[in-house]
Amino acid sequence: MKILSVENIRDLDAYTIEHEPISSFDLMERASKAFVQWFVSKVTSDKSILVVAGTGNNGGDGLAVARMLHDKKYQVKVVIIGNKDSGSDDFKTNLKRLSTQVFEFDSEAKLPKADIIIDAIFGSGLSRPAEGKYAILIEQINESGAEVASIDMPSGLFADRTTEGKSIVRANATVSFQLPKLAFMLPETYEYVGNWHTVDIGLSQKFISEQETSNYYITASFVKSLIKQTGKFDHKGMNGNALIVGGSLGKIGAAVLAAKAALRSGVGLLTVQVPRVGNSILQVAAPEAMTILDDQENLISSITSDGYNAIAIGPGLGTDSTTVKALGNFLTDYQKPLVLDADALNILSDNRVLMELIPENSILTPHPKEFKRLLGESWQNDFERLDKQKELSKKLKSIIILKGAHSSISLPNGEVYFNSTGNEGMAKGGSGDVLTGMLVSILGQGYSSRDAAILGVFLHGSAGDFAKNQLGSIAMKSGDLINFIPEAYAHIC
Ligand SMILES: NC(=O)C1=CN([C@@H]2O[C@H](COP(=O)(O)OP(=O)(O)OC[C@H]3O[C@@H](n4cnc5c(N)ncnc54)[C@H](OP(=O)(O)O)[C@@H]3O)[C@@H](O)[C@H]2O)[C@@H](O)CC1
Ligand SMILES: Nc1ncnc2c1ncn2[C@@H]1O[C@H](COP(=O)(O)OP(=O)(O)O)[C@@H](O)[C@H]1O
Ligand SMILES: [K+]
Repeated sequence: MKILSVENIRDLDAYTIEHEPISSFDLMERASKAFVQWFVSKVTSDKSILVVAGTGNNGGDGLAVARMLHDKKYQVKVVIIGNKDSGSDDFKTNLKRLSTQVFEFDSEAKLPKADIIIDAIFGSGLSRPAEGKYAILIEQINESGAEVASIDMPSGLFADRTTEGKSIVRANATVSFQLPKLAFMLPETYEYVGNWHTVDIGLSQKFISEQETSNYYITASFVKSLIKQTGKFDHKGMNGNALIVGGSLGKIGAAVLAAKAALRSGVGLLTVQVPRVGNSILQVAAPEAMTILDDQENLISSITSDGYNAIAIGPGLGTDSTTVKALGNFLTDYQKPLVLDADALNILSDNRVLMELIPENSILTPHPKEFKRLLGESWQNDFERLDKQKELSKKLKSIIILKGAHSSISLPNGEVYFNSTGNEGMAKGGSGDVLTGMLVSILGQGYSSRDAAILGVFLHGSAGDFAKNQLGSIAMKSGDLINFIPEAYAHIC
């Protein structure tokens, strides 16, 4: 699913009106109806509702929503901010059609009390940070104690660039029209956007397909289209031969988690290279995997490279100087795409000359702290972080998976894919090791690095969602993700 800029969204709106064709008023009706359909599925009609509307088209949506909820017997009050006479045409038409009580915002008075506030002050037309009476109103909404549902955008938040200042509605939920906005993908906006949803309002698919963008939101149907079909006469040689290099004294578990996840993700043969101390642990925990033992008892001192379709290095690896040397020697000779995670990334950050040896099309999987180390600098805000991620991907000619909620997958060509699966129950030690195992397994099966990254990240999050469903986000642990990989595959296939 494409993530479009505000400018593109405006053009999409205009194109749909001209080519469907549909009047702008009827399109607003359709959008408002879609919001109301979502709203009534969440909120019962005994709740009191306050719609807070600006005078642009977002406000117009708010007024139409107020009318529709009133017709459905909800108790609705409306507060308007701004000059009604200079409102948009569709705002004015909707105001005429409204039969509920309408108040004008008075910054000296308190907002009428309500269980739920519907925020329709600004949407994608926000042109500058909210100030003055708008800031006062937004503060009153945030301090009202009511639950807040925003139409299209939390008012005061820019959709596709960073918002200076803090006069932004803090919504519990945001219902966005047709496509998600870039701001929804970034952690610093979560406190404003809350849980977001998109509703289909029939905007032109033709226009959307013709728009250029570098940002995408991963959908299940897209992931499904990437999955290769399996065949009756497949043999294990066709499903790849992968190697995981990792583990050190006290961190063999990381290699075990990666190995088990790899085995559940379809690879034909799996070998794990561990220090000697890890041998029995691995052979017992994952008997389907073969082990190669390092000369050293407690750490990795050399990395083998012969005959594998895909190699992952990092889980539990440690950063001992002997291991640093081993990684350096390995990278000097090896040229196929790698999966690099955890301590492999930390070693690269501390020994920056090695970064030039990363093979093209490798997949690097930093969490935000590892990413900061890898980058060697910080960022002012999440939009800048995203730009820096894109730049680093281009520079390294590799894929970077910046992990978190909506993990972002940046490609060397500048495209970024944001993940749509996963949940806070995955924020536990070892979840990243599971992802690394899945990635090397998928890469080993002959998928391109791009497809392996998208498939792996999506299925990993999906396994997390099944785990949360069954176990709850508190009790689930990273090892549980592995048990739900089959459900993640079954769901998509
Ligand atoms: N996209 C679609 O397909 C569809 C879109 N629809 C809806 O339209 C919404 C976009 O509507 P919109 O373009 O009228 O802009 P909106 O967000 O109402 O605000 C603009 C007004 O606010 C003003 N203003 C801005 N910043 C300000 C500030 N800081 N402080 C004070 N004023 C400020 C600005 O004034 P100006 O910048 O001109 O000075 C202007 O008057 C969209 O989010 C969705 O809800 C659906 O109905 C149908 C399908
Ligand atoms: N709040 C969240 N929502 C969705 N996914 C999450 C969330 N928190 C963590 N994850 C996922 O869990 C994994 C954590 O990886 P990482 O931090 O490397 O863990 P570890 O190093 O302990 O293995 C990542 O894939 C990340 O995307
Ligand atoms: K809004």
